[in-house]
Amino acid sequence: MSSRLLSPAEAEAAIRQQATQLPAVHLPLAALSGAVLRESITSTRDQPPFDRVTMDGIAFSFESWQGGRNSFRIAGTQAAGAAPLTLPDRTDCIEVMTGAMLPIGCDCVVPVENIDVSDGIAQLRDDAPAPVRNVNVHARGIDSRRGDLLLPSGCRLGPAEVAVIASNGQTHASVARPPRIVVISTGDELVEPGQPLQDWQISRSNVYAVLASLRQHGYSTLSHDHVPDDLPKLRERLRSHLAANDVMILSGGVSMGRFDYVPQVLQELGVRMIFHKVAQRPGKPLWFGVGSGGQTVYALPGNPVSTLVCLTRYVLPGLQAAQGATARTVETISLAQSYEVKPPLAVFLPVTLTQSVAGQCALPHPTRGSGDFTSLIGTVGFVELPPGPRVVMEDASLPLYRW
Ligand SMILES: Nc1nc2c(c(=O)[nH]1)N[C@H]1C(S)=C(S)[C@@H](COP(=O)(O)OP(=O)(O)OC[C@H]3O[C@@H](n4cnc5c(N)ncnc54)[C@H](O)[C@@H]3O)O[C@H]1N2
Ligand code: MOO
Ligand SMILES: [Mg+2]
Repeated sequence: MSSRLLSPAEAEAAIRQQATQLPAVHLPLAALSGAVLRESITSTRDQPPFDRVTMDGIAFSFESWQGGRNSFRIAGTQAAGAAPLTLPDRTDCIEVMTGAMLPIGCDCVVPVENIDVSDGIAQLRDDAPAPVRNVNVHARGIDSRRGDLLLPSGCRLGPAEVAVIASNGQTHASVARPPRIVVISTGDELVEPGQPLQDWQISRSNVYAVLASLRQHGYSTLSHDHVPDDLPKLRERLRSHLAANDVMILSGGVSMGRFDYVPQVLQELGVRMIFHKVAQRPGKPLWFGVGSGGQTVYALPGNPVSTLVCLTRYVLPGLQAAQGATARTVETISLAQSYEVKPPLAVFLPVTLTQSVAGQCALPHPTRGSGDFTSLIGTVGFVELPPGPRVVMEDASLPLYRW
């Protein structure tokens, strides 16, 4: 590898290319949220599958109303979930419920608020809007037709997509196996939150930030551990975590310190380094590799802002790639005020969102360095600024990465 550091785009491309594909599994509907589809879903029925009544009221023949009739004998009741009734006579109507099939012979539904009923006769109220043909009817097949492609392979399943699969009558779908992810903090200074702290110790916060992000993005097969800066312990614990997981996310121990053992241990354990260091701030010492069993290993710099930024910029897209997800277009935004980039590195600048005359834009919310994670509170994510020295003007369109 040349000595030139990769740019963030090059590092992301290397991760997408090298991230090992997870196998496909069949999961039940209730377990699909957040998974990536590995089959395409074709509609087995028209949607809606029948002319669906959309208001509780009465259904009748529009022509009959057009011919001057505004009161109808109620000939029956059409409930949701019942086979369709047939209008016996053009002078009749049928009481209908939302979700019912439109009775045969009817093409007009008037809501119950717009009628008066007495002695089994429904009278249209004078102050009600005039009926319209096919009004309050969700026509069969108008949303999609049988045989239509509803969801392509590679699509990420959120609530709407899961509803579409369920409404297609499927109990399961073929998706990428949810990755087993272990999150590991390293460092002798770290203490479990809630445990007594010496003045020189700090609470182990990165792991919980990483877990919160992963859960927010739909990952639930998660575990975590802490390993001190100790070579034999690192070897032993990382070996066992590699054997049990698809993805390993480490924080700390990847820079130039005497006790930054992580890259060395990973390579001893047969994890092939794809890159170490990216031309970015924060998070320059990011390390990425692939284990001999195909495990994807992200060793994130330990400073808390670096950990979260690298997780968002690289690990989340890498996890998506490993599941076979179609790459998303990155959201772009402009700045509320110009911003000076000093280092010859890409800069990840935390932002809040604000409204300007030109629309929504990003307000810089810089931290006091990559140890200052309290400054991230209230930010939506960060924008990526090109390497300096330069002034990035307000009108520049910048990629926005949300936490
Ligand atoms: N001589 C150099 N020193 C450093 C360089 C460099 O290029 N030359 N790079 C700096 C940069 S940039 C970063 S980022 C850090 C990366 O450090 P490590 O990945 O080796 O992480 P540690 O040394 O273990 O810790 C750094 C910092 O972060 C705190 N930390 C670590 N883990 C956690 C955690 N789970 N929760 C909360 N805080 C954590 C740790 O206490 C340290 O303060 O290296 C610079 N140095
Ligand atoms: O760039 Mo390092 O990520 O702390 O500042
Ligand atoms: Mg270090």
